[in-house]
Amino acid sequence: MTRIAVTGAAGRMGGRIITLATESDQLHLVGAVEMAGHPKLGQDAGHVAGCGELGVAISDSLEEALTGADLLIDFTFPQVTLANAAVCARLGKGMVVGSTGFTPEEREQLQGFAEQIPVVFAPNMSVGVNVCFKLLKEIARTLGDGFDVEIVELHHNKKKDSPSGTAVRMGEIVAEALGRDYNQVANYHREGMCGERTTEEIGMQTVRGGDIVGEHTVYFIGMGERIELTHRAMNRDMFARGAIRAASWLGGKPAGMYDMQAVLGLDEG
Ligand SMILES: NC(=O)C1=CN([C@@H]2O[C@H](COP(=O)(O)OP(=O)(O)OC[C@H]3O[C@@H](n4cnc5c(N)ncnc54)[C@H](O)[C@@H]3O)[C@@H](O)[C@H]2O)C=CC1
Ligand SMILES: O=C(O)C1=N[C@H](C(=O)O)C[C@H](O)C1
Repeated sequence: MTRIAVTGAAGRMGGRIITLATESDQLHLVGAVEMAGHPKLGQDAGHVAGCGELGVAISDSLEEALTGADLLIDFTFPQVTLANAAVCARLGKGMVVGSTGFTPEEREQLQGFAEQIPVVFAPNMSVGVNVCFKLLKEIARTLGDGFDVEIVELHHNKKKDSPSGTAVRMGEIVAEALGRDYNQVANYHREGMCGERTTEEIGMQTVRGGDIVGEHTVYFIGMGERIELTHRAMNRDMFARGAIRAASWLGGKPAGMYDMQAVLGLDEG
């Protein structure tokens, strides 16, 4: 049994992780954290998540919530995650990190903490998206340079980071498979007389609105034909189940940075 604490306990993802963890026979919730001043502080995490009383009050103290926990599941925001990683590293607790929107410098900081503790870090914990990651590598390698690559993602109007962490990872995978530097070829903006499309660039388009959970399409556009690889999330449960699977998998692993490909065994072969 892996004992977990959850940060962002009153958030969209925190609530689903807490609810679905109660259905897991491998995880046990012992701590729940929200930001200082949050109106749900002191309330039962299960009540807030809508799954009934769990006997775990939401606290603003991560140290307190980690007492008796083996690891932390963190779906918050990069700066919060990094502050939490410092606490986890000091206390020797592992982490499952789903937060997105990290700058390259922030990613490096997280990598530094992963030298001290085991961390699963993935912008998308669904099985489907991770299979898409694997397929994308294969498609890009097989097609080579003759197809223009464009990525379009759609999310709800509360999302703070753009493009999504998943879209960025998709771009990175395709760029790497084609021998390109993602940071050089990603094109986030076209406006006015910006000229013809280059063959190298990977266009990234973002749509925000309503309650869209998350949709990603990668277009490989050739002459007279195109391939579209689309993943649509219907709700947040498969992200939460992925986080739960990652937490169960992480127990006993040595310090290091792991991704969902490793958790799901998709990095083999
Ligand atoms: N990796 C994946 O599979 C997925 C990742 N995400 C990412 O997870 C993150 C959270 O997404 P949502 O749950 O939709 O956002 P949200 O805004 O609903 O939840 C974030 C929660 O973190 C809390 N928070 C802020 N500061 C805190 C602190 N210092 N300590 C504890 N809690 C704090 C907020 O009060 C809020 O309740 C985003 O970065 C999003 O992109 C979302 C879905 C899937
Ligand atoms: O903020 C969200 O909601 C989501 N964020 C992740 C991302 O940025 O890729 C994953 C998912 O698409 C939902």
